[in-house]
Amino acid sequence: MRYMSTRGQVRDLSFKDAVMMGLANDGGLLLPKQIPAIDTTQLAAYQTMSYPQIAFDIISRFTGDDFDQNDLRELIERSYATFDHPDVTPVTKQDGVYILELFHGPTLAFKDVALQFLGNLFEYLLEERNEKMNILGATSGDTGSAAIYGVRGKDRINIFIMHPDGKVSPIQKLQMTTVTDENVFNLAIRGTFDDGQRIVKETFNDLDFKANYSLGAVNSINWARVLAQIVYYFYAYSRVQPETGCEKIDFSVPTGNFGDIFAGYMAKRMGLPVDKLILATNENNILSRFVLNGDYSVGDVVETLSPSMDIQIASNFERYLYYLLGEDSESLCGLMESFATSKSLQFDGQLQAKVREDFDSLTVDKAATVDQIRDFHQRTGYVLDPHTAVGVRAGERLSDPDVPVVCLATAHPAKFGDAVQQAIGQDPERPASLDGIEQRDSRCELIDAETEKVKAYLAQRAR
Ligand SMILES: Cc1ncc(COP(=O)(O)O)c(C=O)c1O
Ligand SMILES: N[C@@H](CCOP(=O)(O)O)C(=O)O
Repeated sequence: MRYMSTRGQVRDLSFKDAVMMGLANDGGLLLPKQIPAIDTTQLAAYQTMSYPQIAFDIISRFTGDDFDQNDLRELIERSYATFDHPDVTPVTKQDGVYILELFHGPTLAFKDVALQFLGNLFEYLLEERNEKMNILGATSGDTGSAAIYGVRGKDRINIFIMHPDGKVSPIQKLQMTTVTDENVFNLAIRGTFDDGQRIVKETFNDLDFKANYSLGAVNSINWARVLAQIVYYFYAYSRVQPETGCEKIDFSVPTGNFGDIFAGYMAKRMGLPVDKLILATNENNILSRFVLNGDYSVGDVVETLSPSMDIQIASNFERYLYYLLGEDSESLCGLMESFATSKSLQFDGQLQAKVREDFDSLTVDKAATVDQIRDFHQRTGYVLDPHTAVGVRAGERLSDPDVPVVCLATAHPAKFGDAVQQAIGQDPERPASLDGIEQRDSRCELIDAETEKVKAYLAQRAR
């Protein structure tokens, strides 16, 4: 298995090199050269396999022969042993919809699924290469803590995480800043998540800096993130399909940076019988406008009840665009250049029709999010977090009555107590991992959203 960049200048990487490179050195995003196919026999076999077994079967198809298979199996098992549910990502049925609970990891959001794995993978590769790494990441609230928990206390790694100051929930902030291990650095930036993501990309695109400080990426620009997220689409299908007897299934995905739903798109390309991928957004609905009208034009970031999705420029969109344009790097580079200056792309009817073969979409605003949490709670007794509520709203509105819909529950409601309180007048149940979090020591520094300042900060504290 070899990897190449969407922009065509990086062409022939091993899986291990792709993981270490993070952002491709030509500014693009890495993708496998071929997409492995999963046939119906294998799909049926998944029905009796555990989550780590399915994860191994899928991930090993992307790693190639130079990854010791026993080591990979052990690494995957260790990554999912930290989850507090025996099924890792259990599926529950509530009033006709299937909820895929992705929040049973250490930081209570779906990011743990990939970042427990990536943290162990980095450790393994750095040991093998006798190297060190400085991770630079941006978060709108969940990637940050999941990445920190994935690498805290690990030799050979320092991690620098930027979050938008004042724009993450109190629990999200505490989950990051109360990890005071020596290798963890939290930066509250005066700006938005998009500013943080821009700083990450600009820093990685300075190839001398990237090499000198051995930068590593934990955001979904890193292919390993997407890869680990593909697994739960297959897992959900293996649990839901036998119960319903339907061949095809819809997935509804609350979307911000387009990583999670892109993993679903890859699963579909691998052969998973997906009917529709429902892309659910909050008021930051650039992706929804793209799916429905071919309009990908950046607006101002709006603060919503689902802060982790308060994103305008979705980094994985480039990966999808590459496939939409028929795997043509030259056209893709043209579009990315034009987007860099105009902050807007418009797609014609033919391309729009192609998008609609895979995706449908709905924007769910604040009022609808609150209403969805309240109404769902009244119907089922189940408490949705505001991001999941956005996805469930879209899933209930857009899925075909004859097709089962799996809604991705991307965070535990306890991370967003205020929104839940507003909707149902009571606090969500608090998992034990949050006990006493407000009393723990914390560490965080405020910094301007300027690439050179962040680079200087990192350079002074780098491994
Ligand atoms: C809780 C939660 N739900 C949904 C999303 C959206 O996922 P993605 O960015 O992969 O589209 C995020 C982060 O982006 C998140 O943290
Ligand atoms: N919602 C994310 C945003 C970053 O997305 P990523 O998937 O690219 O890491 C977050 O919680 O930080």
